[in-house]
Amino acid sequence: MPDTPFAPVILGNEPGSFPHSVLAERHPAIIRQVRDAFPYGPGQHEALDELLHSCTEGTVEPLPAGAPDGDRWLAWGLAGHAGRSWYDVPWLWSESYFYRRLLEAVGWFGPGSWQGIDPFRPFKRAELDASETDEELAALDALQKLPEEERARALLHGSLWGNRADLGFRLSAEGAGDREPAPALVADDSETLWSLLPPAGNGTLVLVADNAGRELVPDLLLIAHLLAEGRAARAVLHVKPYPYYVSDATTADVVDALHRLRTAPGAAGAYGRALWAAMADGRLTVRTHPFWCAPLPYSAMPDDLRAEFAAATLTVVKGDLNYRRLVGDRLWPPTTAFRRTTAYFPGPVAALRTLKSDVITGLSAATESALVAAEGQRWRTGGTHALIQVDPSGEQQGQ
Ligand SMILES: O=P(O)(O)OC[C@@]1(O)O[C@H](CO)[C@@H](O)[C@@H]1O
Repeated sequence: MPDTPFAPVILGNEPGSFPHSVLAERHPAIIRQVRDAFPYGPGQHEALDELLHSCTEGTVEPLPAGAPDGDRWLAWGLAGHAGRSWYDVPWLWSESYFYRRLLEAVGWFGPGSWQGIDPFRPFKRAELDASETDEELAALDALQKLPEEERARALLHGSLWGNRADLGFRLSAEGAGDREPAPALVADDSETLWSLLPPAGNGTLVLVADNAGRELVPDLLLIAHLLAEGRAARAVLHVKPYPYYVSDATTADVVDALHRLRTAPGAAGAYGRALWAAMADGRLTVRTHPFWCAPLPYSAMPDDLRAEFAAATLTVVKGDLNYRRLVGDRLWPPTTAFRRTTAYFPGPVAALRTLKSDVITGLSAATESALVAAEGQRWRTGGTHALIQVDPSGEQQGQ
């Protein structure tokens, strides 16, 4: 990520900034929570102590010799960052590497009996099993009486605001889950989004998921609706290859969410059964890719993903981190055109995101001034505002 004077890459080295607080406070809190949630042995405790020291006071260290993804991390910039403070390398890079090292500390990569044990699973499960999830699912019954367009809109907004369900965010934003969201979107290209997914279309929707539980459930409901109404003939759901940013969805989380839906009463159960059938006949596919946990912007995506997005009717990327990677993790002037930052993307792309970090593009000058007048800069990170932005054009000539 080379720096440009126009939009500097975000680092975590400015005390008082949001990125700094994530490195200095959120990461240690995550280590504490994971440590408390499992009966780990002395080797894991020692590795967690070492990680805590390294990420707060030490430097980025290389991966152990023989790490299965060692070459991949070298290609992703590890050699250039090793030996430097975690605060002085791009923030996106530090965060991704933190989750990679945390999984290693608890034995996720094996070999051994802790291989594949998700350290965030208790938190994700608790959310999926919460009574709030029952209430959200019960609300689907009333939706069935509405005309299709209204149902589609409600489910799109359910998926969008589901992005507030981010467990990592709640760790460092006290009371964030209870704060009322601001209803008006700071940018709303939903008409363009619907024009790309007309009823009786024959397209492929790709949805790049973000969080499990109370975000993934409404994502799945949206997919179920689009398939049932013929707005998409096929859907591909991309999830993370390993646990990441606390609540990011993996295939195991998709299975949990589908079980939860299928066994729910009323309309939710019907959606669940329809999704189950769509998995069986191939209209809904779950995929993953190592690049989803890469510390890089999407402009650096590999050719196989590029080809998949080029062939899709629409790719929807969910959440704050995906937004940062889509537009580049930079301090853009907020009125920078969204399409300017996504011109490299190989097909039509939409971002559904609640605002939980400093990165923002595509605001009108009037919207930016109104937000600043009301909240200073808090609107960028508070998780109470949301946007739907669409670039329908696909890769532009000369990019
Ligand atoms: O991608 P999500 O789940 O919407 O949000 C991820 C997040 O909580 O984590 C990052 C900071 O650690 C920020 O991008 C954001 O605050």
